[in-house]
Amino acid sequence: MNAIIESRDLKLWYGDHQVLKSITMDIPEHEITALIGPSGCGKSTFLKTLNRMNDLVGNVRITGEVNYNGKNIYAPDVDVTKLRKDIGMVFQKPNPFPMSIYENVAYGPKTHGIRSKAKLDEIVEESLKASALWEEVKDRLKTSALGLSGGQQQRLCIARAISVQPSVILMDESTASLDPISTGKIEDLVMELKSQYTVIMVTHNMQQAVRISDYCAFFLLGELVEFGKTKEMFAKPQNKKTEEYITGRFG
Ligand SMILES: Nc1ncnc2c1ncn2[C@@H]1O[C@H](COP(=O)(O)OP(=O)(O)OP(=O)(O)O)[C@@H](O)[C@H]1O
Repeated sequence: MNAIIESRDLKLWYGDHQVLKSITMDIPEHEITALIGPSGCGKSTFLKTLNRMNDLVGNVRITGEVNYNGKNIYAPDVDVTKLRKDIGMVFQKPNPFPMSIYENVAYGPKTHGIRSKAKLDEIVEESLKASALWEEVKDRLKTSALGLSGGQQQRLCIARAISVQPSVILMDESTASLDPISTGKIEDLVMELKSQYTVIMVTHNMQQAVRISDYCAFFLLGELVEFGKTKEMFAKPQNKKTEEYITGRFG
């Protein structure tokens, strides 16, 4: 296993409240890693530490390291804009910008300096194809993204993440607000994406974790209780608490 991200003794406090307790974990490259655990155990917080989204929250203290391609992302010289380009994020609720479908996807590349119309057209088409949305929207690229269905909007948000050529995509319960058909489409899409990207996803849905993840991390009260291959963890959990959680006995 080649680790693209390594967290080392990572601890995080919101004020006096310690939410992550010494998380040490290697995230394998080109695999799907699911973060599971009961509500409030720190999954989203951990996910956000991986591209420094917690910098945007006041009153946060972080110790330890998160190494991305071998370099600590919390080092003082890190360019956070570049980091968030490399490690993109898709949120729980689809959050397209109130602009056209085309502009939603072109926005990131433009921000990173691409001006050529032909190049932008190409990126928009490729990103929408990669997010399995192109066929549905190719004739209405100039219409508002807000006119798309929730599932389409979420695939647009994935296209937006892909448009800046990240290496890692963080997904925070990105199918939680979708119907089963849209959820299935996103799951298929995520499985296709892993040939090119590393995906780390928070999910409350155990079936989803089993269906699509290669590795699984079980969090409880801010601790990483168990981490391993999903098939092995679900077939033979090493920890009693993991077993209780995945068999639905708590959480
Ligand atoms: N911005 C914040 N300020 C203060 N406390 C926060 C903040 N964000 C999260 N917390 C607290 O940190 C703890 C962990 O929250 P987090 O959202 O990481 O958990 P989670 O496992 O992702 O939960 P869920 O599955 O419900 O989304 C909770 O007690 C939460 O109240």
